[in-house]
Amino acid sequence: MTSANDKKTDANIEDSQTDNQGAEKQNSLLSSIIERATKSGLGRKKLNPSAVESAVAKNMAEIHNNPTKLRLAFLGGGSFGTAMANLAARNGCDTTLWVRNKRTVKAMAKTQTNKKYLPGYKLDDRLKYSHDLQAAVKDTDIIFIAVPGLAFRETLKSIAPFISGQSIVSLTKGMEKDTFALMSDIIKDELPEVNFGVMSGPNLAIEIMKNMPSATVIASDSEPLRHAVQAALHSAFFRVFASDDVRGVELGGALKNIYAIAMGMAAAYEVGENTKAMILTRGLAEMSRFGVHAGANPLTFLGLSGVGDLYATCSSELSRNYRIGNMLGRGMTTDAAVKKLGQTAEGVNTIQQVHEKATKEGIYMPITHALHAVIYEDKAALGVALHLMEAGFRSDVEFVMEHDHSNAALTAQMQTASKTKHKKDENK
Ligand SMILES: NC(=O)C1=CN([C@@H]2O[C@H](COP(=O)(O)OP(=O)(O)OC[C@H]3O[C@@H](n4cnc5c(N)ncnc54)[C@H](O)[C@@H]3O)[C@@H](O)[C@H]2O)C=CC1
Ligand SMILES: O=C(CO)COP(=O)(O)O
Repeated sequence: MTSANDKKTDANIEDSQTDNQGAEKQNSLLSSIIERATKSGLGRKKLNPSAVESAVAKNMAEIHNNPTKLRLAFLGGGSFGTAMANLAARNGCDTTLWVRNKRTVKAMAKTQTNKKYLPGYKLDDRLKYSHDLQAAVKDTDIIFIAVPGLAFRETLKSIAPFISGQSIVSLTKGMEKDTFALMSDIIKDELPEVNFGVMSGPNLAIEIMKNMPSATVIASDSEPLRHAVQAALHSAFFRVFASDDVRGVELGGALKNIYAIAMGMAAAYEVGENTKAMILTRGLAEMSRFGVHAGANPLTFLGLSGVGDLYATCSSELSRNYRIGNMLGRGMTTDAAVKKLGQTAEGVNTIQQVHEKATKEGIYMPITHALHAVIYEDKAALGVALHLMEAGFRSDVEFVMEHDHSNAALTAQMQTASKTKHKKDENK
């Protein structure tokens, strides 16, 4: 049971944006679910997904009976587009999931499941399906896009003729090939008048389908859009936080895929916890260094879309990027690993884009360069990893202590000394 004091504490830790009527409803919703779960014994045992599901559905119906019904389209019938569309439909929003393949649409409507990407998970029966793009996006309030990064521009071009005031939210965590454009850049390019946002966070689709509590971040310059996305998707099991650092939130989602690949690879070598912690935190250092260079706020990387998503994808085999890294670590070629995965793993392309950008602009990204050497230069993973350990002295958190240039000078001296020693050893 939740006491009045507990409720007060809960309310105190809510951020100011959720400190409104909606937040109170959410709090009482959560309390009532916990109360019911405790009464029925669910609190002591493993959660029973169908009992939880019906509790959520009942309460969500209450919340969403009054506010204006949001009309939403989700483009992309992979695991994430489907999981998010399902959340919105379950929250009572008028939701259509657009999938490009007519046969898939028919099968989804008939079975109310996404057999290929989320097999075994029943979708909300209010969710609508369409393969007609115009019909799916016309007369909607928000269009969420969850196609792979490489298909994002063509998707925007296809919906451009049907845009008449809808907002766009990117769910994609990729980068365009060769242009280094993020999805928000592509939106600004293709649809400069449109109000937009990006959503990113530790959101493994299967866990969301299982009602495992999760949180995400909607970043936009538009406050009404941030609120609308919170209203559409926020629930007792899915919290939607807000940010105005579009660059930082979007880069967090795209860059963490690089380090998930590194971690999957490291796991193949059965590394210890110290090594994992080192990869995670040095990965975070690279992400924030790159982010600052691209105009992001470094503190954003401490949030859900930065360290949160980095942690989730670096510790789970549910992450496709992690799985790609693991297969590479076991000696598979990149082509074979990508084929075996059969789903989107944005990190493979992101490594190439970030490697090129960092090389061109002199940004220090040793883990990214090392992965590039393995994936695109055919170097052996173990040798590359060992070489990484030979890098010179660096500061820990750069935004606390400026990188000390005397370290750089000392490192150069040490490297010369080490090379001379190697040469001497070879000549012995
Ligand atoms: N799966 C997850 O847990 C999460 C994925 N994301 C991001 O969401 C984006 C989509 O990922 P997933 O749904 O997981 O991918 P997925 O591999 O499960 O599915 C991709 C979907 O996009 C469709 N597609 C591909 N090219 C297309 C095109 N040209 N036009 C229309 N549809 C096209 C495919 O048919 C498929 O339905 C990625 O950027 C990913 O990083 C973000 C958060 C979580
Ligand atoms: O971004 C994700 C979870 O937040 C999904 O990660 P993968 O694309 O590696 O599966």
